[in-house]
Amino acid sequence: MEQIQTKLLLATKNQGKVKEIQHFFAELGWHVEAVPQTAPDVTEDQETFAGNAIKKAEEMARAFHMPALADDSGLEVDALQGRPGVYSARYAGEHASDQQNNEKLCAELASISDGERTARFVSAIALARPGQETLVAFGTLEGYILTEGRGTGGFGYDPLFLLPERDKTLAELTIEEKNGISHRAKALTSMIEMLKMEDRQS
Ligand SMILES: O=P(O)(O)OP(=O)(O)OP(=O)(O)OC[C@H]1O[C@@H](n2cnc3c(O)ncnc32)[C@H](O)[C@@H]1O
Ligand SMILES: [Mg+2]
Repeated sequence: MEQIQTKLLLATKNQGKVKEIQHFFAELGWHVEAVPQTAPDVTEDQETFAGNAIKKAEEMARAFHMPALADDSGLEVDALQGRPGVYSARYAGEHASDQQNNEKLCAELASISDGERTARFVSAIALARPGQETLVAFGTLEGYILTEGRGTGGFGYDPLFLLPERDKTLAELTIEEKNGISHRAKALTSMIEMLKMEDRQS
């Protein structure tokens, strides 16, 4: 764990993820730098979140010669048979903005009734370390898709994602509150558990 803690790269250019993951590690006393925006782009051509997370983490670990942690995540909407899923970032097109993706989601769900708007966020976190086997961990968060966005926090589909038990969207939570329940924080917690287990075995 200590070896990783001193040198770990966040293999993501998504500033929303960077904030959440840095906040998560800050609570453990770790400072984690993200790859520069000029780092090479990784082609996300795998069929699963895990496949893409492993690819992003391993390519960056190789490029920077240090341990790298990547997140591949997305939204699975039941009424859309799990779409946009691994295509969540490019749902409305190759370089679609969050707003364009949210508009497309609203349009596609326009005729879907309240009771059928269930969805979940999924996160796969991969940790690649030079010369060691890559670790993968998962987290999910269940919710509902609203017909209109609410809130200004978070990123991506957060304004449309309602937590029914709180009557709040993810965009209406503070970063502490989101990290207390999110798919990404669950996957990161599970990754830390895997590292602790490795430590105990060595
Ligand atoms: O690949 P990197 O560089 O990490 O950044 P990205 O934005 O392309 O990230 P993904 O390929 O994993 O695509 C995930 C998309 O799913 C959405 N998403 C993932 N986690 C989310 C969250 O916590 N809240 C809202 N939307 C989220 C968001 O729109 C992302 O663009
Ligand atoms: Mg991506």
